Amino acid sequence: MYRVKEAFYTLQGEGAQAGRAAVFCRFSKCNLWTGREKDRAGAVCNFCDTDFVGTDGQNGGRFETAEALALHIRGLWPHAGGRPYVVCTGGEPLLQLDGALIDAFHRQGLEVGVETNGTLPAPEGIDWLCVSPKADAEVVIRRCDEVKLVYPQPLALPERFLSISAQHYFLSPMASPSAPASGQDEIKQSNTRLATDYCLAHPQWRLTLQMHKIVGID
Ligand SMILES: C[S@@+](CC[C@H](N)C(=O)[O-])C[C@H]1O[C@@H](n2cnc3c(N)ncnc32)[C@H](O)[C@@H]1O
Ligand SMILES: Nc1nc2[nH]cc(C(=O)O)c2c(=O)[nH]1
Ligand code: SF4
Ligand SMILES: [Mg+2]
Repeated sequence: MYRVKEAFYTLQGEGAQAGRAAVFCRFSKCNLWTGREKDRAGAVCNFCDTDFVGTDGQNGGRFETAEALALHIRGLWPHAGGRPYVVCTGGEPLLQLDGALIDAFHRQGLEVGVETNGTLPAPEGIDWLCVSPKADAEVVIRRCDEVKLVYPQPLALPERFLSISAQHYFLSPMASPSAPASGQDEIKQSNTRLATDYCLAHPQWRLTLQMHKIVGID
């Protein structure tokens, strides 16, 4: 059984694939926070900007089989052709994404991207793997396509994550969890400045912005 909070067609807003059309599949549940506000302060990850509780979002639900979920996601790709792309996120997608679902996505012609906190092993066959480390959680994935560190996080200096082998290393300015969907709040602005200064001083790191929030799409 796969539990999905919501699924929607949009543009990838972050990282090296930013600007690319994709169906986002947001899995329910995370291993670093319950998703309930009352638990946020005590959570391992306490800056999350996402609601991943339950299965009640747009196109969300419970799917008994990998085939059923893959068909559902493929049905949200609104074109006959192109190279359909699914981005598995959450919550923490690696609590649920398994080899059977990756195979089912591939049988539907979908390329498979994953956004993960990196604390759980990744199954084989993922086409694009993004690891976003959290300061107080051990990263077990040692190799991926991109590292995307939300910045700044106390005690998570970017240098610490260069031992993860990747093609790209990004800093993503931390947004306040309750910020409006569009525009930049003051906290975000000062975090963007901090991330910019870090990238200027350490050119191995590149700046990425949450483009979807600027544009005002999901
Ligand atoms: C909601 S998470 C879901 C996937 C996975 N659990 C993870 O943390 O990578 C998706 C992406 O949003 C980022 N993110 C979460 N809260 C954020 C915030 N307040 N500001 C900027 N990025 C944030 C995460 O670091 C991750 O890269
Ligand atoms: N457009 C868009 N791009 C994204 N990239 C990562 C997202 C996520 O929540 O995982 C996300 C998201 O929620 N929307
Ligand atoms: S950012 Fe990712 S790891 Fe952190 S609480 Fe949200 S879903 Fe979980
Ligand atoms: Mg998001």
